[in-house]
Amino acid sequence: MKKILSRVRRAVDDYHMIADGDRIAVGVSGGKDSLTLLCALAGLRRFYPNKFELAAVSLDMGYPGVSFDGVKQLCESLDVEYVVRKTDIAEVVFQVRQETNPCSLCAKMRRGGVNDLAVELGCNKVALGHHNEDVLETFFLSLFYEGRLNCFSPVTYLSRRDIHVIRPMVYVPEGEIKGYARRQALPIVHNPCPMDGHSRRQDMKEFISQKTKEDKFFKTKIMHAISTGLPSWIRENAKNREGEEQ
Ligand SMILES: Nc1ncnc2c1ncn2[C@@H]1O[C@H](COP(=O)(O)OP(=O)(O)OP(=O)(O)O)[C@@H](O)[C@H]1O
Repeated sequence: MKKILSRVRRAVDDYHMIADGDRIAVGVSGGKDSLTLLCALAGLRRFYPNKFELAAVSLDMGYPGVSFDGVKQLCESLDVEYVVRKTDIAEVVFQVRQETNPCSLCAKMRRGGVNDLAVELGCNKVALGHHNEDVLETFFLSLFYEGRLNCFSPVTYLSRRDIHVIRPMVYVPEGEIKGYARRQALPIVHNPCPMDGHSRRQDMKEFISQKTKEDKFFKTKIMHAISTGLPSWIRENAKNREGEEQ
């Protein structure tokens, strides 16, 4: 956790993610990324100069047989308030709307649900578990499929709900998260999503992995391009920037 924590702290500092008195809702899907984020922020809370509170929120997507009991126990051991909300997102996406691109609607509904829950719990920030490879994959998805230089930002202000979305793990490589989740035996919630592993994102994962085999500095170079080239990632600009997401 030391390595992950130091990368999280660097991102939090670089992008002024946490201010004194913040109350932060961590979006916990039950996957390795958001569980690791929860542990990292609970660790940071102990020594970070700006004092902040944490809550954890999970949206139950409505798949049968999914249990968040292990996450509940983890939250108790970390002394973090935890709320699970039942939703019918899976049914809406796959049965009612029969979406051809279900991932985009699903992500939109999840983001909206997590943000609403955060506001209900009196939080002024929402933390999401996007890691370094998520940044790169999203960048290439935009480039290859939309013809745009774009990626989510480390910090986004949602004016409609008056909350900030922060992504403290943007510097953390997925491999470190996998290792941590395995060593700590984090209570991973099985994701029964039928799209898992079949999305365009998976293609980008494979593309990046191939490029990294050819050039071990590939990811570093692309991260450099993102953090010095995309307006919302340039640190001086990022400080007080206002963005808009769903
Ligand atoms: N059902 C959910 N409830 C609460 N937060 C969620 C939920 N789904 C996603 N999130 C939040 O949004 C982030 C990005 O979602 P995404 O589906 O890309 O997750 P992921 O990359 O598979 O990460 P994880 O390993 O945490 O599932 C997650 O890391 C988490 O913080």
